[in-house]
Amino acid sequence: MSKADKLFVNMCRDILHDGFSSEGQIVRARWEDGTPAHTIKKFGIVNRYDLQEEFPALTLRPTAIKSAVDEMLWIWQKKSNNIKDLNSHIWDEWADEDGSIGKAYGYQLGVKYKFPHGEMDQVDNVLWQLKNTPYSRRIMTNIYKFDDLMEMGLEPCAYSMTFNVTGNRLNGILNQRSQDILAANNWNVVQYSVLIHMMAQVSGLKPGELVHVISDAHIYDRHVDIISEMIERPQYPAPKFILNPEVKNFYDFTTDDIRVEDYQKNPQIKNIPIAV
Ligand SMILES: Nc1nc(=O)c2c([nH]1)NC[C@@H]1CN(c3ccc(C(=O)N[C@@H](CCC(=O)O)C(=O)O)cc3)CN21
Ligand SMILES: O=c1ccn([C@H]2C[C@H](O)[C@@H](COP(=O)(O)O)O2)c(=O)[nH]1
Repeated sequence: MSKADKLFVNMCRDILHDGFSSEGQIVRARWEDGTPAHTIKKFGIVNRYDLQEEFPALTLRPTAIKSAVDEMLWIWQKKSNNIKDLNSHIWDEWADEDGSIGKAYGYQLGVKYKFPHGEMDQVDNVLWQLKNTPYSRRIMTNIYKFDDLMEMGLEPCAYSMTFNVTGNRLNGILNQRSQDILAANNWNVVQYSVLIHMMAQVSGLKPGELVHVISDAHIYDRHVDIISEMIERPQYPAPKFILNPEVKNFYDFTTDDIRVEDYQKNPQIKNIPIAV
């Protein structure tokens, strides 16, 4: 059975039974009809996924793996902040009339900085270090740029990756300040698992562990019944994940280079409301 499912179920039970409700507090997020989007939350959840053991896609409901990877590549490879470069519509509500989400995500990863080994952006710095100084303890990215927060459509939620090589394994810690458990938990886990697979492959390493550190892990009020039903569903073994072994340059990967086989899963839950 998928370990990712077990982890998800335990995390949701913990939030639902032992979490803190925001009812009575003033909250920022709203439902489409203007109602405040309240949550039940737990602070400081840490989930570990061993990518050698399985590909951590949920089987409780299908994760749109290709769409998730498309968004990850939009940020990490295209370094774009414009929804015109994205194949899904998940960011539409946060974009301006030109399609821009402001100085967030991909924009920040494209900003160049001076390093001892030259002037380059944060992604190229990670790639350079994984090739040249793989055992460095300084291989990280951070897009929570205070100078630019005022010009972002939404402040970055998944804001920092720390890469660390142990033996020939590439591990990563994803730091996330805020997580919508139903809409995006497995979405983000799958994205950063694939990122580790890709970074490892182009650096001559094997994928190791993804450690997901979530500060505010919340279930929105309109998601409680959906989650309660979802966590009682049957669980299946995790699917197989295959990355095209021919690709040796991170910038050459496309969503066609990923293949997911034997993805046994429960039916999709349609029209999940998203708090804006
Ligand atoms: N409240 C909230 N939750 C989020 O997860 C979220 C935001 N806001 N704001 C910005 C981005 C947009 N994200 C989103 C938005 C929608 C889906 C969504 O509708 N997912 C569908 C599948 C979409 C597809 O197939 O392309 C799902 O069933 O999970 C996922 C992530 C993640 N982020
Ligand atoms: O990759 C993402 C992007 C966004 N989210 C969620 C987390 C929150 O529910 C909202 C953002 O609202 P804030 O008030 O700015 O925290 O979006 C996510 O889970 N994953």
